[in-house]
Amino acid sequence: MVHKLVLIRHGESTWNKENKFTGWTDVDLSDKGVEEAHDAGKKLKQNGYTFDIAFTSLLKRAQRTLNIVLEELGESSIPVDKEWRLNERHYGALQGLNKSETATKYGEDQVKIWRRSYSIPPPPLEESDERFPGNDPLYKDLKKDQLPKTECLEDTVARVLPLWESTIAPTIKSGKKVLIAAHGNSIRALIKYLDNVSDDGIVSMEIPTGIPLVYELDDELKPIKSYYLADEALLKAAQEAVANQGKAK
Ligand SMILES: O=C(O)[C@@H](CO)OP(=O)(O)O
Repeated sequence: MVHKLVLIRHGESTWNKENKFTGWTDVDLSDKGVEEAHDAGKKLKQNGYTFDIAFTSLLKRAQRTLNIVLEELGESSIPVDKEWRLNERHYGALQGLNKSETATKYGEDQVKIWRRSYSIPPPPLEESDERFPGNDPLYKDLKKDQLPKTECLEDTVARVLPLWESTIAPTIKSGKKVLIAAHGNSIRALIKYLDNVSDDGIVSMEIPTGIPLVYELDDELKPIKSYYLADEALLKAAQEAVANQGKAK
């Protein structure tokens, strides 16, 4: 049996629009992001996709994207599992800073390392910082060692995978059709695992906002193929735009 899994990064957020490092900051979608989510839902519907269950993060930009997509599909009542493990990668002390200004100050190479290297994290937060998730009641059930002060992609992989293994993979194997609405770097973490991408290879992988990514998986959940539901030129432009956010002006 071929299982179809769909991953979608949230539509453009207000901080994507302002080009700020976001991470666990709980910002909403921009008007364009809302539109992208409607378009994604319509695209999935036109292509005959239906879902039995959805997974998303604890952040409203992903939840809102998911709600809009499900609304377009007429599937607003399917179960939705909200999991902190699907949150965006925590951006540490960079959260709230403008990416381009940060590149002017520290250099584009340094910003590329902070954004895309597999194992070098951005500078960490102090526990007293209001941006530290330990100070947010939303994360009160997390254990102390689960509360990030910063994360590199390797850390994100380490917290996404237990959810994949314990819950998402068994759900797919049981024959359910799964939709995951998440974030650029939590999706990169899943792709790295699914496609067995090398630590160097993942550096150049960019995830566009609001474009469904379909994985066809075999019985062991090994990818047979994967593709975005978008025209190639549009996809390339959207991926380049994400890469360019780290350029100095
Ligand atoms: O700021 C962020 O949290 C992420 C996603 O928007 O950005 P980047 O693409 O720089 O990892």
